[in-house]
Amino acid sequence: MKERNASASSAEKQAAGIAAADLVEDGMVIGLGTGSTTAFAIAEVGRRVREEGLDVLAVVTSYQAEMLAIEAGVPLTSLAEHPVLDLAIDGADQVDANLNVIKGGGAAHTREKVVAYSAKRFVVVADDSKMSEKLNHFVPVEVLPYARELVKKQMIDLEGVPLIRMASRKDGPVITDNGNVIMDVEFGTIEDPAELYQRLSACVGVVEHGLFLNTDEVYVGRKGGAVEIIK
Ligand SMILES: O=C(CO)[C@H](O)[C@H](O)COP(=O)(O)O
Repeated sequence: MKERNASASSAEKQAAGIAAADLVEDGMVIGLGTGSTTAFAIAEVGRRVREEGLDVLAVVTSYQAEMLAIEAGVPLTSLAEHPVLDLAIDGADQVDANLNVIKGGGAAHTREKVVAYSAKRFVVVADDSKMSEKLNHFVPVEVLPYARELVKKQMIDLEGVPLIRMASRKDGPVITDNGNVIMDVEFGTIEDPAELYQRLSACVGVVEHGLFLNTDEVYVGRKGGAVEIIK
């Protein structure tokens, strides 16, 4: 199973995050994702609010995003008040050649998916280590704890290899912002992301999985600081 990529250059992530933050316009209501790449976008939106008087409201996808947005001075709102977002910016664990995306490395993909699918435009920010011809990263699956054995069986029936994600600075499993556990499921190379998407969505006890098929653009931070926009 692939580990979370901690070695990717933060300069590439920063370049992608800052470029995507430039898409935010006065009067927009935006979604702010989770992770180290999106953190740069949140910081840049905050800088624009403070220094340029940018008029924006944001919906966050996690406690992490909330803390960063408050620290950066980005005014917050909720999906209950603003159910349609102009733009959502979020990171990715892997992106394939057709812009299918796997998310959930930060265990936040359930709220991230709600926000992404509430947005008119969903922009992914990533360093170039995330780009792959085909998806072959494990798929994070948020699971109702009560249903974990049933979900494990359904994952094996789908020819996946499920592993409950364990916490590193707490004994026991990672508990999500929604009070659930995460199963990281290895499927090898995913030849048909749309089919797997439907099959995972149909599993009883699955709260949400990390396949996202609605990405409009990817801002890729390349070595040397250039940002490539892939549509
Ligand atoms: O899906 C996510 C959190 O659930 C993140 O966006 C994804 O893991 C990418 O993180 P990073 O930008 O730190 O590499």
